[in-house]
Amino acid sequence: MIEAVGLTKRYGAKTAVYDLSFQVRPGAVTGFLGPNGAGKSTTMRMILGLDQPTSGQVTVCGSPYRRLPNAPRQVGALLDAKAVHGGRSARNHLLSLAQLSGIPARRVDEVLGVVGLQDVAKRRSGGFSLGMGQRLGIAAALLGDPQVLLFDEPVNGLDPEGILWVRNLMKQLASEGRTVFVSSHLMSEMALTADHLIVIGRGQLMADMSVRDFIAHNSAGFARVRTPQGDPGQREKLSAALTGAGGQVLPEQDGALRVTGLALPRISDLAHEADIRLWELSPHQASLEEAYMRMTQGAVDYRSTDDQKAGLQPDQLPGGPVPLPDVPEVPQQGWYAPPPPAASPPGQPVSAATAPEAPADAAASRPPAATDPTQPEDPR
Ligand SMILES: Nc1ncnc2c1ncn2[C@@H]1O[C@H](COP(=O)(O)OP(=O)(O)OP(=O)(O)O)[C@@H](O)[C@H]1O
Repeated sequence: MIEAVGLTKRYGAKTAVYDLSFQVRPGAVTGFLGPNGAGKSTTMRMILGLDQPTSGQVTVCGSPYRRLPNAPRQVGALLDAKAVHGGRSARNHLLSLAQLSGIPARRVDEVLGVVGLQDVAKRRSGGFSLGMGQRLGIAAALLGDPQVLLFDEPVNGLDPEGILWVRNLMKQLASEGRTVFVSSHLMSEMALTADHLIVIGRGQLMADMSVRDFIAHNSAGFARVRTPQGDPGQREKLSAALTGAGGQVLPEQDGALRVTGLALPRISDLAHEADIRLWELSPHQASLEEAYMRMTQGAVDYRSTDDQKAGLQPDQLPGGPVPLPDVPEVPQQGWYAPPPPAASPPGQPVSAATAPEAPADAAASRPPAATDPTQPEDPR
């Protein structure tokens, strides 16, 4: 069990972690999520006694890490896979760690086998790929057969087979009754791996709940509805009818509307009553990734801006604009298959009266609409 109470860390004027309280329980994989700079690594370093809290405290198995008797046998961690003496072989690196903690040498060969590095055990770790380095870091974490394990971005650099292996390893460790605390940016991976989530933003707790509850609390189901492509008037008319009936309507990047607050049959009836043809009406549930993005969008420190390519656009270069090739119209073939919800984040409201508020900076981070090969018509 890991327990943080009022954990706060300041670096000069920067508050990296503020008043964080949570428990990480044994027998489950707990995912630790947050945007870049949210304070995940700082929190993990404080759990491991590598950083002193400015105030508050964090304990592992009831004691601060530094007061744990033979801590490496109780807690294993992968924080920075690159923090290895590159001139040493993988086996010698693990042997030196084992000797420091009174762990028998045969355990080194066991963990090398567990992480699949037995064939390269004698190679200098400085020549390892990112994925091999991650495996070596995981081997070091497993060395003392600890009850509590912390992994900071363990799948970073791993190939699909490696990601699957880490997923199964985390689950197995938890099923053995261990406490497994793992940070990741890969929401889809966390949805498959974690039982419980702790989400932080700008150093503060945003959610502490099961994955299932997280999705249910943060992502209402919604409908996607699409009117004929070449007739924006129909779309506006439908939007007004749905809003008038109490629905919330947001336009999506591909021209469809995202509707919440109305059941699908009601949307269909309203469209029929307004004499509007529909090309799509489909139910959706937001993914963990979308629920997470929705929750943390106000706590993101680093946002990209559109690349203006100043001075590089064809009409800014000598010779003038390059004409676009003609694209023939493609008639609709059967039923339109929508992209998954994650591919189409909510956009700006149709009008101020029809949609909930969007953060002022949301538009700045939105990429320009991509060409959708599934579009039935091309407006060009
Ligand atoms: N030693 C330090 N000195 C000053 N500021 C620091 C220090 N360590 C972290 N910070 C700042 O504290 C904040 C939290 O950083 P931290 O590395 O914990 O975030 P993170 O959630 O792990 O980010 P990422 O997902 O990018 O790894 C950041 O603004 C970071 O710049």
